This record gives sequence, structure tokens and C-alpha cells, in this order.
Amino acid sequence: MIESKQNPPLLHDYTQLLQQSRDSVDHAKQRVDYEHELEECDLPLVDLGGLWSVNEEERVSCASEICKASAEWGFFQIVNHGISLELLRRMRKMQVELFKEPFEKKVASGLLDNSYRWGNQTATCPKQLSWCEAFHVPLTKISDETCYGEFSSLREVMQEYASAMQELAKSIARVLVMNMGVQRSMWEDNCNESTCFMRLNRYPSCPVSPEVFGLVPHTDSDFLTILHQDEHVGGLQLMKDSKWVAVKPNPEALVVNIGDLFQAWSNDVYKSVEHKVIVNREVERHSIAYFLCPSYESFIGCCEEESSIYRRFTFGEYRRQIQQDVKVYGHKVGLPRFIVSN
Ligand SMILES: C=C1C[C@]23C[C@@]1(O)CC[C@H]2[C@@]12CC[C@H](O)[C@@](C)(C(=O)O1)[C@H]2[C@@H]3C(=O)O
Ligand SMILES: O=C(O)CCC(=O)C(=O)O
Ligand SMILES: [Fe+2]
Repeated sequence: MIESKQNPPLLHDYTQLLQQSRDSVDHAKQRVDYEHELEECDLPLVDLGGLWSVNEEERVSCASEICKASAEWGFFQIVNHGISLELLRRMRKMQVELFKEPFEKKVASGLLDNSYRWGNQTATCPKQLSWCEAFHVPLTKISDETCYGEFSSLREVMQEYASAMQELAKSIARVLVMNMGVQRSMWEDNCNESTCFMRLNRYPSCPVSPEVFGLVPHTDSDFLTILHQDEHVGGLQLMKDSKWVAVKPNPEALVVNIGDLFQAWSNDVYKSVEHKVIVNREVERHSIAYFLCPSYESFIGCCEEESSIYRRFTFGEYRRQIQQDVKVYGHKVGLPRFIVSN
């Protein structure tokens, strides 16, 4: 099978884990079949052109759409976002070529600060499995030539893509911050291109079992994420009104979602919504996520100190807690760990 050549660790390790829990397969199949029948929803669509309009009314209206979607959905799509189609396509082409390299090479190359990961190696049961491979890149080293080795042609496009996404992410974040009544904050200084992360995802077609997720349900641990999802192959689902809904791919649009840090800072006004990726039996899927993050030393406080739901914490503390929980429980706990009464 071609799949076994391309994805030896996924196939070998996951098959073993799945065999150990055969009993649950029928049940899981039912669950996933049902999920494939989910209706695809149209996320709120924001024309970002309004944000840069000379007309104040248009700017205000665009900002209010962003804030409304962030509070009601935690997710929205943007068009006229200012990122050229040419750059998006060039980055995607490089991503596809990079993932086509043999598994051993991706592991051993030390590429992009050793950021290559496949699946979830700490999984102890099928529901913790993610059928994906990713370069989860800390952007500190993005300009560093030594990070690219024989993949030197990647450097230019990665830098260009990260700079463009950083600008866009900050423009959206500024709208959300101003709406919270915060005029000037340390946020602007503590959040720059080198504190952010970029994640190149590939979800191979998955012939093994419908029980496996592409990416397990999670919330993002950042301020906000800009996702360039596959133009044609869907799979992203999010929680809306306690139900999973599937996101219809829109080739013109980028997807934006609120992360845990904005939810904490806004005292739960903006929602960091759980999402996941469902695998496809026949076709592979690619996506690129840009995570807007502050430096590890940055404090995340609440905009309403007196009635704050969460205690103050640093981003570094937050990340360490997630890593510890993933190790101990197999999954992220996230914001509930930081509720004041705990
Ligand atoms: C096993 C895990 C790693 C992860 C947290 C999780 O429990 C589930 C999803 C993973 C993910 C995906 C998006 C982001 O890349 C990330 C930082 C996050 O918040 O959730 C990662 C987590 C991680 O890699 O630590
Ligand atoms: O691939 C996708 O559509 C979602 C990716 C994602 O949620 C992530 O990388 O955090
Ligand atoms: Fe995510």
C-alpha cells in the first residue's frame, strides 16, 4: 500500500493502538459516519476592505462585525484581507513539496528548528490520535539560514508569509483590543513576529479507521489564529451551540479563530471555540495556521480586574501547563486550570 510507504509511523503505531481497542470501533464508526453527514455551515464572512476604508462608517461597521463574530462564533472568514493569492499559492506549493519528502528525511533534517511532528506520540487511546504531520515552527528562527539546510528555497517564502500574516493578525487583534476599551497596552510590544508560531499541517488520506481524528478536538492557545485551509478538501469542524458544524471551504477566504488568550483577556466575551479536523479516506488535506502569540514572559490579565474569571498568568506558564497536562492526561485542559476559584 502506498500509504504505508509515505506514512510508516502513523500506520504502524496507530494500527497497534487501534487493535488494542477493537471493541470501540463499531461505536466510533457510527459516530464518524454521522459526522460526515453534518451540514456544512457558512461562517460569518467579513469583508476586511472595510477596515481600511477612508469612510469612518465603513470602518466602524467592519470592526463591529469582527467583534460580533468573535463573541458569537469565535470563528469567522475574511475576504479582501490584503494577502496576495500569489503568496498563498507559493507557500502552499512549497508546503506540499516539503511534505512529499520521505519521512526519515523530514525527521532527521533538523529543519525549521526541529519542528517536524507526526501524530500524537503520547496517545494512549484512539480518541487521542491525530492522523496528521506538521511543522510547528517557532518564528524566532525563521530568518536563520542554518534552519533550512538543503531546503533553502523555503526561507524566502516562509519569511514573506509570516510577515504578511503578522501584519494581518495584528490589524484584527487591534480591533478586538480597542473594543475591550483598552487604549494602549504592552500587548503591541510583547507580541511580534518572533514570538509567534506557524504550523504547516498535512492530513494524509486515512484508510485505517474512521475512528481517528485528523486533529483532535482542541482550542488554540494563542490570541488568535489565521488559517489558510485547503481550497477544496474540507474537514474542519467547530463547536456552535453545543453541536459540531463543518466549515465549507471558501477558496477566496482565510479563516480566523479566537484563541484562549483573547478569551481570558476579554473575560469570556470573545470565545476560544473547540475545533477539530476529520480525516478523509481518499484524499489528503493541507492547511497552514499562523498563531498570534506574545513572548513567554508576557502577563495575560483580564480587562475587568474586579470581576476577573481567570487569574493572571504568563504565556510561558500557560504553555508549560498544557504540555504537562498533555503528558499526564493525554490532552490539553487549558483555561479551566486558571479560573480564579481554583
Ligand atoms: C496533544 C495535543 C498537542 C496540542 C494540544 C493537544 O492536546 C491537542 C492539540 C494540539 C494543539 C494543536 C494546535 C496548536 O498547535 C497547539 C499548540 C494547541 O493549542 O493545540 C497544539 C498543542 C501542542 O502542540 O502542544
Ligand atoms: O487544519 C485545520 O483546518 C485546522 C488546524 C488547526 O486547528 C491548528 O493547527 O490548530
Ligand atoms: Fe487549532
